[in-house]
Amino acid sequence: MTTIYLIGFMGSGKSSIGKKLSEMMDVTQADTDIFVEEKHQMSIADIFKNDGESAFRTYETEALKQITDKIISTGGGIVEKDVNRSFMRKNGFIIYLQTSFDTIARRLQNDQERPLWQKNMSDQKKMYERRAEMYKSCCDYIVVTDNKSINEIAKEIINLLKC
Ligand SMILES: Nc1ncnc2c1ncn2[C@@H]1O[C@H](COP(=O)(O)OP(=O)(O)O)[C@@H](O)[C@H]1O
Ligand SMILES: O=C(O)C1=C[C@@H](OP(=O)(O)O)[C@@H](O)[C@H](O)C1
Ligand SMILES: [Mg+2]
Repeated sequence: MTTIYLIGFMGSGKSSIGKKLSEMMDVTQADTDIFVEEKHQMSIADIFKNDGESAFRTYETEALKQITDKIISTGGGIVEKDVNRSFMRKNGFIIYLQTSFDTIARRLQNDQERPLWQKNMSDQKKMYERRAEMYKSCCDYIVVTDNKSINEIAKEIINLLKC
């Protein structure tokens, strides 16, 4: 089975849907964030605070290249580096979980774990719009997640993979 990469903005459901796909497809799943946290024995937030975003991006690329699981839930900023986009395009099938900004904001309204999820919505919206183009340009398929449950999205992806 080809490796499936889930990409999309923070809060689009990459981690949750990756886990659900793993259960439903009986294949292993990994999350680049969890891989990085376990390797560096620090939360993502502490890595940003202690080592900085640039170091985190290096750790994230290392994780992407080391993970061998079949379902890979990436961090929302994986597309920021061309080396990551090229690696995923070369090594798997990329599914962009496209979610409206309003839905993201609702899902993350109480989030404390994501250093880049600031409460300044105008800056956040700019990042969202900038990245949307990157997700679209490197994905093989788009799945819209608004108004769908995690289960429904996972089933939609499984049906897509059968084609
Ligand atoms: N389709 C969905 N419907 C409702 N809530 C969702 C959906 N997808 C994700 N969530 C919720 O949004 C939050 C972020 O999900 P997560 O899987 O961590 O996203 P990501 O890994 O893309 O940042 C979690 O609280 C999760 O339960
Ligand atoms: O969008 C981003 O740059 C980030 C998204 C996060 O992952 P999720 O998208 O799973 O929240 C995590 O990698 C880090 O906080 C940076
Ligand atoms: Mg995640």
